[in-house]
Amino acid sequence: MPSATTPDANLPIFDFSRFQNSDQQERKEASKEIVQAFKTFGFIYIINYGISQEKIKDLFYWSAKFHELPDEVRNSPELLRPEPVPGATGYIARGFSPLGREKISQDTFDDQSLKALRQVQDAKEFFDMGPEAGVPAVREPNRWPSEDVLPGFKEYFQTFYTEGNELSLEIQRCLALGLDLDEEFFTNFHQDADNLLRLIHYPAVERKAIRMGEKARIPAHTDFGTLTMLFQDSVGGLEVADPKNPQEYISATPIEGAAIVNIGDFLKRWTNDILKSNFHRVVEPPAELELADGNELAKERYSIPYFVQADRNKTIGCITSLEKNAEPKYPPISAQEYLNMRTFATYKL
Ligand SMILES: O=C(O)CCC(=O)C(=O)O
Ligand SMILES: [Fe+2]
Repeated sequence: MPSATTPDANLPIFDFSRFQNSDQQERKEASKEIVQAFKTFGFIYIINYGISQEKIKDLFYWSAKFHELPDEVRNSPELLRPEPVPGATGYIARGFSPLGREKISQDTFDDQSLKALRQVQDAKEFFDMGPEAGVPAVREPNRWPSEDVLPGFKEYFQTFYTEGNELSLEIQRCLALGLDLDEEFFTNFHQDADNLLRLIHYPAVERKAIRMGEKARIPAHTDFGTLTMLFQDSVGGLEVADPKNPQEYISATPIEGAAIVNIGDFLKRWTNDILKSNFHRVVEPPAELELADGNELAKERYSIPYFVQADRNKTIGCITSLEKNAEPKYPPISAQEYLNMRTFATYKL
């Protein structure tokens, strides 16, 4: 499969097996093309990325199973995500966040502006999980549903979490090769697998409420980690800012067998703004799929982002070797400091 923008997709699609299963020259070429697409769009689709479509189907099966649990179970103290503790220096997401709990914000950190943003609820609910073991300082226990409630859920996600992490390391190797860095350059900063796997459910919602700006699925934002791998169902609604005209958005249509990969702000900063973290949002699904039967409710939607994050205790400085005579655009920062700054703005009440 050639790496190119195809007529049915507005973003480039790459066959990732060209990087994973080829000789060195093909690997290098694929990585260069992928890096070029990330410089332009910040978003790509990948196919043949080494996780079977069966497993991806199971991913959505388990997410639906979780969100079909009665509210009193999802909101029980064992599953509900704890509130941020005032004055805490770190906050790690685990467990269930009901509708309206998170408000995506962009470059807004003061209390008053954050309060104003919160007038429009993000109509999504989600379940977060992270690694099971590792550096104690940055670990929060996962808040698994018990085996009585959802037998097999925990086991499935423990396995998927690891497979997702392995894929993320491969993507990091691809990026490093494409940028002419040592292949393990980025993976050396991602040894703790301190990622976040999120099962998002957007319940059916009145189309009018979204269109009138009374509710949002997810307003325009950039992701803030290293990179995100995103799996979505077939409903649609995800849009990415058009690099040629950033006020306009292009549809990141669901494509069978493809996952989306996008660059986060942390990696943008790290690469001295060479790799792009692009704005994206989730709007109502395309009308032609829905209004035919007079449906005024936007269909429910499931998506599963896997947010990849660097080891909290490691500090990154801008890589200036990617451009001739470049000066660092930002001072060095630790992953912990950076992620705290961003998560606190997102969850402030
Ligand atoms: O639901 C989606 O397709 C995108 C979700 C997203 O952008 C996010 O959670 O950061
Ligand atoms: Fe996002």
